[in-house]
Amino acid sequence: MSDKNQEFPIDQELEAPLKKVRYPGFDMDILSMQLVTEARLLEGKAVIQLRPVSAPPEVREELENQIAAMVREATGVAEVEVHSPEPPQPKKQEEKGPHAIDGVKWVVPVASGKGGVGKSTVAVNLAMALSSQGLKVGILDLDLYGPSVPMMLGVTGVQPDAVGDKIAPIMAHGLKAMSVGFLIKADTALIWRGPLVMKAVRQLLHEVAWAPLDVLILDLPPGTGDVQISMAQEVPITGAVVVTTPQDVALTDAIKGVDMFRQVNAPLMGIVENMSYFNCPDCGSRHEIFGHGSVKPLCEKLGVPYLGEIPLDPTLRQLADLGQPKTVLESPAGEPYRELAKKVMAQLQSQD
Ligand SMILES: Nc1ncnc2c1ncn2[C@@H]1O[C@H](COP(=O)(O)OP(=O)(O)OP(=O)(O)O)[C@@H](O)[C@H]1O
Repeated sequence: MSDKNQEFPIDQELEAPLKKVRYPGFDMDILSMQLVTEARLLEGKAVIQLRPVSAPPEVREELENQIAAMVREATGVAEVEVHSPEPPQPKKQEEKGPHAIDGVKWVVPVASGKGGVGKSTVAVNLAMALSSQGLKVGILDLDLYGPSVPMMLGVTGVQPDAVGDKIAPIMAHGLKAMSVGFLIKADTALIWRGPLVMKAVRQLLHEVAWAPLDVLILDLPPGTGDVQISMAQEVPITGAVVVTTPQDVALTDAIKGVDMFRQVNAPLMGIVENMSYFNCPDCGSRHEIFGHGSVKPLCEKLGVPYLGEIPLDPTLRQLADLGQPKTVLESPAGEPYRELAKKVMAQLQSQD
């Protein structure tokens, strides 16, 4: 048995083939995702146990087939048993598997296939706009690798207190906020290994005193990786918002993002086109820098709601850097976010 996997017993001969298997729709292999909880070779038979993950039956089957094929090819064993259990029903408060966060009604992740497309900006301004409509809103920065929510909310250098056995979120502009950025020193580069990612995601979701909240917005890291799968394992998702720019390359990544949510059975609220166009304040003309308007047809093709467009607006960047989301919301630059919030709110309320 490998020393590296003391938490999850995995026979050494099975490590290499399991490392080759990627979860459908994700960039990572199932070992790095900590999806395999046990893998044994016993008397000519391989038995692989997976963690419960919410997934459509066809994805579960595809994963089981991939694992069996890789293990057979690498070890020559004829019999491979793969156990991939269904997660428990979300309403039951279980220790493992997705379960609702105490006192939180809706969970809305904001995701992007690619970095730098404005996902955190959308997450923060959407949270502000929903809060201005009277909802109790929280924002959780799950971008463990580059937390930017503290800066965007203008609350860097603060440290959360404890309340009972939970961490108290930081109050900022009427939002309850939590970020790894509050828990580690600025400029500390953290290297997140698989098990730590899962633990951090679980703690940030379930061990923060969020209640009572109508909606918790999650700012995810870009791409499809371990934070995303950990989130899907820990909490039932109400509906995800995918942010993209209209460029071809960003669109390809957005499709991957949409696919990822489908693979973990998470509903999608739709796609937002960010940095859609630029209204030049000097010449008054409109510039479509990244080729405006390609997201709407993409949504139609994918059968996903189109959530609107947000122009490239330099005041947005300046105010985000200064941590002044309230000023954004109350200015003309806040209009697209107010519109987005209306669409998101309509979808949330339709779930009641
Ligand atoms: N519509 C916009 N107009 C002008 N600037 C914008 C707009 N949206 C985002 N920005 C700016 O673009 C930069 C990247 O935005 P943001 O950090 O939100 O992206 P991201 O997708 O979360 O990036 P990453 O996840 O890679 O950190 C920031 O400086 C932000 O202020």
